[in-house]
Amino acid sequence: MSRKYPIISVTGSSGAGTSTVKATFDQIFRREGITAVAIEGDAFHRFNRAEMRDELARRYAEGDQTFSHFSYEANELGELERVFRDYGETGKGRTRHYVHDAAEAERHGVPPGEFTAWKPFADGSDVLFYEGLHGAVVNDQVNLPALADLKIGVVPVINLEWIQKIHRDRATRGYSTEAVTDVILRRMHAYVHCITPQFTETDINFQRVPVVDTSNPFVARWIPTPDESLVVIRFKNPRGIDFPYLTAMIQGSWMTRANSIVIPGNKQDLAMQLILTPLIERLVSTARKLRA
Ligand SMILES: Nc1ncnc2c1ncn2[C@@H]1O[C@H](COP(=O)(O)OP(=O)(O)OP(=O)(O)O)[C@@H](O)[C@H]1O
Ligand SMILES: O=C(CO)[C@H](O)[C@H](O)COP(=O)(O)O
Repeated sequence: MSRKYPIISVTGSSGAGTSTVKATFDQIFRREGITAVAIEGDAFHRFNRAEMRDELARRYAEGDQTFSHFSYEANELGELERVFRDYGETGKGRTRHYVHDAAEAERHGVPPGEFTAWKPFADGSDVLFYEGLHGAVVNDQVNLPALADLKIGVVPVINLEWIQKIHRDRATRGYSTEAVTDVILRRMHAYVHCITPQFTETDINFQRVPVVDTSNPFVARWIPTPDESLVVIRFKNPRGIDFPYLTAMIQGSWMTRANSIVIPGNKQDLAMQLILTPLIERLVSTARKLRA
Protein backbone atom coordinates (compact mmCIF):
# COMPACT_ATOMS: atom_id res chain seq x y z
CA MET A 1 0.00 0.00 0.00
CA SER A 2 1.60 3.25 -1.11
CA ARG A 3 0.12 6.72 -0.95
CA LYS A 4 3.00 8.54 -2.69
CA TYR A 5 3.19 6.15 -5.66
CA PRO A 6 -0.15 4.31 -5.91
CA ILE A 7 -0.64 0.93 -7.55
CA ILE A 8 -3.78 -0.33 -9.29
CA SER A 9 -4.00 -4.08 -9.78
CA VAL A 10 -6.50 -5.67 -12.19
CA THR A 11 -6.64 -9.45 -11.83
CA GLY A 12 -8.40 -12.04 -13.95
CA SER A 13 -7.88 -15.48 -15.41
CA SER A 14 -6.70 -15.97 -18.99
CA GLY A 15 -9.46 -14.71 -21.27
CA ALA A 16 -11.40 -13.03 -18.46
CA GLY A 17 -11.11 -9.66 -20.16
CA THR A 18 -8.41 -7.83 -18.21
CA SER A 19 -6.82 -6.46 -21.42
CA THR A 20 -10.26 -5.23 -22.49
CA VAL A 21 -10.78 -3.55 -19.11
CA LYS A 22 -7.37 -1.85 -19.48
CA ALA A 23 -8.86 0.20 -22.32
CA THR A 24 -11.39 1.69 -19.88
CA PHE A 25 -8.60 2.55 -17.43
CA ASP A 26 -6.57 4.13 -20.26
CA GLN A 27 -9.58 6.30 -21.10
CA ILE A 28 -9.91 7.43 -17.46
CA PHE A 29 -6.15 8.14 -17.23
CA ARG A 30 -6.23 10.18 -20.45
CA ARG A 31 -9.32 12.17 -19.48
CA GLU A 32 -8.05 12.92 -15.98
CA GLY A 33 -4.54 13.83 -17.14
CA ILE A 34 -2.96 10.92 -15.23
CA THR A 35 0.34 9.40 -16.38
CA ALA A 36 0.37 5.64 -15.82
CA VAL A 37 3.04 3.01 -16.31
CA ALA A 38 1.61 -0.41 -17.16
CA ILE A 39 2.79 -3.93 -16.52
CA GLU A 40 1.34 -7.16 -17.89
CA GLY A 41 1.20 -10.20 -15.63
CA ASP A 42 2.54 -12.42 -18.42
CA ALA A 43 5.85 -10.49 -18.22
CA PHE A 44 6.39 -12.30 -14.92
CA HIS A 45 6.10 -15.84 -16.29
CA ARG A 46 9.12 -17.81 -15.12
CA PHE A 47 9.73 -19.61 -18.43
CA ASN A 48 9.62 -18.77 -22.12
CA ARG A 49 7.38 -21.01 -24.25
CA ALA A 50 10.03 -23.65 -25.05
CA GLU A 51 11.27 -23.76 -21.45
CA MET A 52 7.67 -24.08 -20.22
CA ARG A 53 7.12 -27.04 -22.56
CA ASP A 54 10.25 -28.73 -21.13
CA GLU A 55 9.25 -27.95 -17.54
CA LEU A 56 5.76 -29.38 -18.13
CA ALA A 57 7.23 -32.57 -19.64
CA ARG A 58 9.68 -32.91 -16.75
CA ARG A 59 6.95 -32.51 -14.13
CA TYR A 60 4.59 -34.86 -15.99
CA ALA A 61 7.33 -37.50 -16.03
CA GLU A 62 7.57 -37.09 -12.26
CA GLY A 63 3.78 -37.52 -11.89
CA ASP A 64 2.91 -33.83 -11.31
CA GLN A 65 -0.15 -33.09 -13.46
CA THR A 66 -1.09 -29.86 -11.73
CA PHE A 67 1.57 -27.49 -13.06
CA SER A 68 0.52 -24.71 -15.44
CA HIS A 69 0.85 -20.96 -16.09
CA PHE A 70 -1.70 -20.45 -13.32
CA SER A 71 0.61 -22.08 -10.73
CA TYR A 72 2.54 -19.80 -8.42
CA GLU A 73 5.81 -21.60 -9.31
CA ALA A 74 5.37 -20.88 -13.04
CA ASN A 75 5.67 -17.17 -12.32
CA GLU A 76 8.19 -14.80 -10.76
CA LEU A 77 5.83 -13.56 -8.07
CA GLY A 78 8.73 -12.55 -5.81
CA GLU A 79 10.00 -10.31 -8.61
CA LEU A 80 6.49 -8.89 -9.12
CA GLU A 81 6.28 -8.14 -5.40
CA ARG A 82 9.66 -6.42 -5.59
CA VAL A 83 8.45 -4.25 -8.49
CA PHE A 84 5.29 -3.34 -6.53
CA ARG A 85 7.37 -2.52 -3.44
CA ASP A 86 10.00 -0.49 -5.33
CA TYR A 87 7.39 1.44 -7.24
CA GLY A 88 5.40 2.16 -4.08
CA GLU A 89 8.52 3.53 -2.38
CA THR A 90 10.32 5.29 -5.25
CA GLY A 91 8.06 5.49 -8.31
CA LYS A 92 10.65 3.37 -10.15
CA GLY A 93 10.60 -0.19 -11.43
CA ARG A 94 10.95 -2.34 -14.54
CA THR A 95 9.01 -4.62 -16.79
CA ARG A 96 9.24 -6.61 -20.03
CA HIS A 97 6.79 -8.31 -22.45
CA TYR A 98 5.96 -11.95 -23.07
CA VAL A 99 5.39 -12.05 -26.82
CA HIS A 100 2.34 -14.20 -27.65
CA ASP A 101 1.85 -13.95 -31.40
CA ALA A 102 3.15 -12.70 -34.73
CA ALA A 103 1.63 -9.22 -34.36
CA GLU A 104 3.32 -8.72 -30.99
CA ALA A 105 6.54 -10.19 -32.41
CA GLU A 106 6.51 -7.57 -35.14
CA ARG A 107 5.89 -4.79 -32.59
CA HIS A 108 8.60 -5.89 -30.16
CA GLY A 109 11.17 -7.42 -32.51
CA VAL A 110 11.25 -10.70 -30.53
CA PRO A 111 9.86 -14.08 -31.73
CA PRO A 112 6.56 -15.44 -30.29
CA GLY A 113 7.06 -17.30 -27.02
CA GLU A 114 10.06 -15.16 -25.96
CA PHE A 115 10.47 -12.24 -23.59
CA THR A 116 11.73 -8.80 -24.50
CA ALA A 117 14.58 -7.40 -22.38
CA TRP A 118 13.66 -5.79 -19.04
CA LYS A 119 13.23 -2.01 -19.32
CA PRO A 120 12.91 0.62 -16.58
CA PHE A 121 9.63 2.54 -16.24
CA ALA A 122 9.55 6.06 -17.62
CA ASP A 123 10.14 8.61 -14.85
CA GLY A 124 7.40 10.91 -13.63
CA SER A 125 4.39 8.58 -13.57
CA ASP A 126 1.41 9.07 -11.25
CA VAL A 127 0.35 5.46 -10.97
CA LEU A 128 1.43 1.87 -11.69
CA PHE A 129 -1.20 -0.21 -13.47
CA TYR A 130 -0.91 -4.05 -13.33
CA GLU A 131 -3.13 -6.31 -15.43
CA GLY A 132 -2.81 -10.09 -15.29
CA LEU A 133 -3.30 -13.44 -13.60
CA HIS A 134 -1.75 -12.89 -10.18
CA GLY A 135 -2.26 -9.29 -9.05
CA ALA A 136 -3.83 -10.19 -5.70
CA VAL A 137 -1.92 -13.33 -4.63
CA VAL A 138 -1.42 -13.99 -0.95
CA ASN A 139 0.63 -17.10 -0.19
CA ASP A 140 3.44 -18.01 2.18
CA GLN A 141 5.94 -16.10 0.02
CA VAL A 142 4.23 -12.96 -1.26
CA ASN A 143 1.42 -10.62 -0.30
CA LEU A 144 0.61 -8.52 -3.36
CA PRO A 145 -2.71 -6.98 -2.22
CA ALA A 146 -0.91 -5.47 0.76
CA LEU A 147 1.14 -3.40 -1.71
CA ALA A 148 -1.67 -2.36 -4.09
CA ASP A 149 -4.00 0.56 -3.40
CA LEU A 150 -6.91 -0.44 -5.63
CA LYS A 151 -7.55 -4.09 -6.53
CA ILE A 152 -10.06 -5.04 -9.21
CA GLY A 153 -11.24 -8.57 -10.10
CA VAL A 154 -12.48 -9.34 -13.62
CA VAL A 155 -14.30 -12.65 -13.41
CA PRO A 156 -16.86 -13.77 -16.01
CA VAL A 157 -18.78 -16.88 -14.96
CA ILE A 158 -16.65 -19.82 -16.00
CA ASN A 159 -18.54 -20.93 -19.15
CA LEU A 160 -18.21 -17.40 -20.50
CA GLU A 161 -14.56 -17.17 -19.48
CA TRP A 162 -13.86 -20.37 -21.41
CA ILE A 163 -15.74 -19.13 -24.49
CA GLN A 164 -13.77 -15.87 -24.40
CA LYS A 165 -10.48 -17.73 -24.02
CA ILE A 166 -11.22 -20.25 -26.79
CA HIS A 167 -12.28 -17.55 -29.24
CA ARG A 168 -9.37 -15.21 -28.45
CA ASP A 169 -6.71 -17.97 -28.52
CA ARG A 170 -8.09 -19.31 -31.81
CA ALA A 171 -8.51 -15.92 -33.47
CA THR A 172 -5.31 -14.17 -32.44
CA ARG A 173 -2.93 -16.77 -31.05
CA GLY A 174 -3.33 -19.53 -33.65
CA TYR A 175 -4.44 -22.36 -31.31
CA SER A 176 -7.12 -24.99 -32.12
CA THR A 177 -10.19 -25.51 -29.91
CA GLU A 178 -8.71 -28.87 -28.84
CA ALA A 179 -5.41 -27.27 -27.82
CA VAL A 180 -7.19 -24.58 -25.77
CA THR A 181 -9.42 -27.24 -24.16
CA ASP A 182 -6.30 -29.16 -23.09
CA VAL A 183 -4.85 -26.01 -21.57
CA ILE A 184 -8.10 -25.29 -19.66
CA LEU A 185 -8.07 -28.84 -18.27
CA ARG A 186 -4.41 -28.72 -17.33
CA ARG A 187 -4.89 -25.41 -15.51
CA MET A 188 -7.94 -26.45 -13.48
CA HIS A 189 -6.05 -27.41 -10.31
CA ALA A 190 -4.18 -24.12 -10.14
CA TYR A 191 -7.32 -22.23 -11.21
CA VAL A 192 -8.98 -23.39 -8.00
CA HIS A 193 -5.94 -23.02 -5.75
CA CYS A 194 -4.10 -19.99 -7.14
CA ILE A 195 -6.55 -17.90 -9.19
CA THR A 196 -9.94 -17.89 -7.43
CA PRO A 197 -8.68 -17.10 -3.86
CA GLN A 198 -7.58 -13.71 -5.16
CA PHE A 199 -11.17 -12.57 -5.66
CA THR A 200 -11.76 -12.38 -1.92
CA GLU A 201 -8.78 -9.99 -1.72
CA THR A 202 -9.95 -7.61 -4.46
CA ASP A 203 -11.83 -4.39 -3.60
CA ILE A 204 -14.29 -4.56 -6.48
CA ASN A 205 -15.20 -7.54 -8.68
CA PHE A 206 -16.87 -7.27 -12.07
CA GLN A 207 -18.54 -10.57 -12.96
CA ARG A 208 -20.06 -10.83 -16.43
CA VAL A 209 -22.98 -13.30 -16.63
CA PRO A 210 -24.43 -14.26 -20.03
CA VAL A 211 -28.20 -14.39 -20.39
CA VAL A 212 -28.01 -16.69 -23.41
CA ASP A 213 -27.35 -20.42 -23.25
CA THR A 214 -23.64 -21.21 -22.81
CA SER A 215 -24.14 -24.78 -21.59
CA ASN A 216 -21.53 -26.13 -24.00
CA PRO A 217 -18.82 -23.48 -24.18
CA PHE A 218 -16.67 -25.69 -26.44
CA VAL A 219 -19.03 -25.37 -29.41
CA ALA A 220 -20.20 -21.76 -28.94
CA ARG A 221 -19.94 -20.00 -32.28
CA TRP A 222 -19.49 -16.51 -30.86
CA ILE A 223 -18.83 -14.73 -27.59
CA PRO A 224 -22.10 -13.55 -25.99
CA THR A 225 -22.28 -9.82 -26.67
CA PRO A 226 -22.59 -7.09 -24.03
CA ASP A 227 -26.33 -6.90 -24.90
CA GLU A 228 -26.59 -10.62 -24.12
CA SER A 229 -25.13 -10.30 -20.63
CA LEU A 230 -25.40 -8.69 -17.20
CA VAL A 231 -22.54 -7.64 -14.95
CA VAL A 232 -22.58 -8.21 -11.19
CA ILE A 233 -20.45 -5.61 -9.40
CA ARG A 234 -19.47 -6.47 -5.85
CA PHE A 235 -17.73 -4.11 -3.42
CA LYS A 236 -15.68 -5.67 -0.64
CA ASN A 237 -16.28 -2.59 1.50
CA PRO A 238 -19.44 -0.78 0.40
CA ARG A 239 -18.95 2.10 2.85
CA GLY A 240 -18.71 5.37 0.92
CA ILE A 241 -20.11 3.91 -2.32
CA ASP A 242 -23.07 6.02 -3.49
CA PHE A 243 -25.43 3.25 -4.61
CA PRO A 244 -28.47 5.53 -5.18
CA TYR A 245 -26.31 7.66 -7.53
CA LEU A 246 -25.04 4.59 -9.39
CA THR A 247 -28.45 3.00 -9.82
CA ALA A 248 -29.88 6.36 -10.98
CA MET A 249 -27.09 6.95 -13.51
CA ILE A 250 -26.92 3.40 -14.87
CA GLN A 251 -30.22 2.72 -16.55
CA GLY A 252 -31.53 -0.79 -15.92
CA SER A 253 -29.32 -1.43 -12.86
CA TRP A 254 -30.48 -2.64 -9.50
CA MET A 255 -29.06 -3.69 -6.14
CA THR A 256 -29.07 -7.39 -5.27
CA ARG A 257 -27.22 -7.21 -1.96
CA ALA A 258 -26.07 -4.47 0.36
CA ASN A 259 -22.69 -4.54 -1.41
CA SER A 260 -23.68 -5.58 -4.96
CA ILE A 261 -25.33 -4.07 -7.98
CA VAL A 262 -26.26 -5.63 -11.30
CA ILE A 263 -26.03 -3.67 -14.54
CA PRO A 264 -26.83 -4.42 -18.19
CA GLY A 265 -23.70 -5.75 -19.93
CA ASN A 266 -23.59 -2.83 -22.36
CA LYS A 267 -23.22 -0.42 -19.41
CA GLN A 268 -19.98 -1.97 -18.10
CA ASP A 269 -17.75 0.75 -19.50
CA LEU A 270 -19.99 3.51 -18.10
CA ALA A 271 -20.23 1.77 -14.70
CA MET A 272 -16.46 1.40 -14.53
CA GLN A 273 -15.97 5.06 -15.34
CA LEU A 274 -18.53 6.18 -12.74
CA ILE A 275 -17.16 3.89 -10.03
CA LEU A 276 -13.44 4.06 -10.72
CA THR A 277 -12.89 7.70 -11.71
CA PRO A 278 -13.43 9.16 -8.20
CA LEU A 279 -11.38 6.39 -6.60
CA ILE A 280 -8.47 6.90 -9.00
CA GLU A 281 -8.76 10.68 -8.79
CA ARG A 282 -8.52 10.50 -4.97
CA LEU A 283 -5.48 8.19 -5.06
CA VAL A 284 -3.64 10.39 -7.55
CA SER A 285 -4.44 13.76 -5.97
CA THR A 286 -3.33 12.51 -2.52
CA ALA A 287 -0.14 11.12 -4.04
CA ARG A 288 0.62 14.36 -5.91
CA LYS A 289 0.20 16.38 -2.69
CA LEU A 290 2.52 14.03 -0.80
CA ARG A 291 5.17 14.23 -3.54
CA ALA A 292 4.99 18.03 -3.85
N1 LIG B 1 -17.19 -7.31 -21.76
C1 LIG B 1 -16.90 -8.03 -22.84
N2 LIG B 1 -17.83 -8.22 -23.80
C2 LIG B 1 -17.56 -8.97 -24.90
N3 LIG B 1 -16.39 -9.58 -25.13
C3 LIG B 1 -15.43 -9.43 -24.22
C4 LIG B 1 -15.63 -8.66 -23.01
N4 LIG B 1 -14.49 -8.71 -22.28
C5 LIG B 1 -13.64 -9.48 -22.98
N5 LIG B 1 -14.19 -9.89 -24.14
C6 LIG B 1 -13.54 -10.73 -25.17
O1 LIG B 1 -12.93 -11.83 -24.51
C7 LIG B 1 -11.67 -12.16 -25.10
C8 LIG B 1 -10.59 -12.16 -24.02
O2 LIG B 1 -10.45 -10.83 -23.51
P1 LIG B 1 -9.03 -10.25 -23.09
O3 LIG B 1 -8.04 -10.44 -24.19
O4 LIG B 1 -9.28 -8.88 -22.58
O5 LIG B 1 -8.67 -11.25 -21.90
P2 LIG B 1 -7.45 -11.25 -20.91
O6 LIG B 1 -8.03 -11.42 -19.57
O7 LIG B 1 -6.59 -10.05 -21.14
O8 LIG B 1 -6.65 -12.53 -21.33
P3 LIG B 1 -5.07 -12.86 -21.21
O9 LIG B 1 -4.67 -12.51 -19.84
O10 LIG B 1 -5.01 -14.32 -21.50
O11 LIG B 1 -4.41 -12.02 -22.27
C9 LIG B 1 -11.43 -11.13 -26.19
O12 LIG B 1 -11.83 -11.72 -27.40
C10 LIG B 1 -12.37 -9.98 -25.82
O13 LIG B 1 -12.78 -9.26 -26.96
O1 LIG C 1 -2.64 -15.75 -21.67
C1 LIG C 1 -1.89 -16.45 -21.05
C2 LIG C 1 -1.75 -16.32 -19.60
O2 LIG C 1 -2.31 -15.08 -19.20
C3 LIG C 1 -1.08 -17.45 -21.80
O3 LIG C 1 -1.73 -18.65 -21.80
C4 LIG C 1 0.33 -17.59 -21.30
O4 LIG C 1 0.91 -16.30 -21.30
C5 LIG C 1 1.14 -18.53 -22.19
O5 LIG C 1 1.09 -18.07 -23.50
P1 LIG C 1 1.41 -19.02 -24.78
O6 LIG C 1 0.48 -20.18 -24.70
O7 LIG C 1 1.07 -18.10 -25.94
O8 LIG C 1 2.84 -19.38 -24.72
